[in-house]
Amino acid sequence: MAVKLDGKKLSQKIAVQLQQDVEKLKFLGVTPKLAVVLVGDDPASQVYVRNKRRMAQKIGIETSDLTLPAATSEAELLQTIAKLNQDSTVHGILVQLPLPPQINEETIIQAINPLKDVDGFHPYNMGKLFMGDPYAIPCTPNGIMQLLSEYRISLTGKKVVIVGRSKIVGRPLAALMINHNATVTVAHSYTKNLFELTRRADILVAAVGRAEMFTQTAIKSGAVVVDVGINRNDAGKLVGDVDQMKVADVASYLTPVPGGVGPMTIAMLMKQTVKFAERSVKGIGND
Ligand SMILES: NC(=O)C1=CN([C@@H]2O[C@H](COP(=O)(O)OP(=O)(O)OC[C@H]3O[C@@H](n4cnc5c(N)ncnc54)[C@H](OP(=O)(O)O)[C@@H]3O)[C@@H](O)[C@H]2O)C=CC1
Ligand SMILES: Nc1nc(=O)c2c([nH]1)NC[C@@H]1CN(c3ccc(C(=O)N[C@@H](CCC(=O)O)C(=O)O)cc3)C=[N+]21
Repeated sequence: MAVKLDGKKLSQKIAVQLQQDVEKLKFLGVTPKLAVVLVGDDPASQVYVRNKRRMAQKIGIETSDLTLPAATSEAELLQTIAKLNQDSTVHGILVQLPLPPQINEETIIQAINPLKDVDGFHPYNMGKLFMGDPYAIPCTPNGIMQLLSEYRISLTGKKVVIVGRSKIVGRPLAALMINHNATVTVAHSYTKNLFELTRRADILVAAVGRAEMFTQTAIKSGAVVVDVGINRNDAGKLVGDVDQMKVADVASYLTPVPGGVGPMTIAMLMKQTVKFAERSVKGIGND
């Protein structure tokens, strides 16, 4: 039976540490502030926004949630971002993805001041990450790394297979894992004989967005399995990309859904915001 990689528990531990860091900052007269921009009403994004708000409140981070209508133009969104870039009380800016089709994602990401880019998606930050010298690390990949480290799972020399090549998960995670001496293969929808590949992985990361597509036949006995997927199954229940019941019998470690990668993503977002606020105090970050 696989050991559960408990992201909920670790995220709560991180929240306690962050509470103390925020108290120190407040003593110095700075309250970390995160601005979240949501365009439209993507249901997954709404869940994320709600959970973020809750954890920020607990830690003492100020949040400002800007919800814009689905018909917002690219120019209007650019104006909103320009204001947040200029606002010296705002330390972190996050624009929720996906954006509606009339808005070009790359244009928006590039408009965010890289020093306030809590997601780490700006080309400057992605470039730094791929060069092995990150400034801001994307939250979901960072959360996965912290979770593996908490359970003393080393990456050095391991064969890792990441399924999914998105900018939120697959690509930045590949960079981080390379930086930590893993041998990384990134699979996607054009990959041939996918399960033959995944069966060779010491560590498998499933980040596809297809309910329970990985069963025990896709996994090597004793592998570490990280389930990033957040999907609703036919019964409306929240499930991952991994068939948890079946895979728990063959894996050595497994992240649950919910309670695995999701809470870690939020914890890393909070951590990044606090870090940016600290950098602004030291004068090397924002202003
Ligand atoms: N827990 C958390 O904190 C987070 C969870 N998520 C969840 O993770 C999942 C993935 O998210 P995201 O990365 O944004 O998704 P995207 O839709 O951006 O990317 C999905 C990736 O999976 C690949 N893919 C699709 N179908 C297959 C297939 N049959 N075989 C192999 N590869 C396939 C796609 O390939 P191609 O590139 O060729 O199209 C693509 O690279 C979603 O369920 C999302 O909700 C996302 C972010 C954070
Ligand atoms: N710019 C941007 N950055 C992102 O990081 C980003 C994004 N856009 N768009 C949407 C995806 C999705 N995502 C999630 C984060 C946390 C949970 C989460 O909190 N999950 C919990 C709770 C689920 C629940 O409440 O039922 C869990 O898995 O336990 C889910 C999904 C971040 N994303």
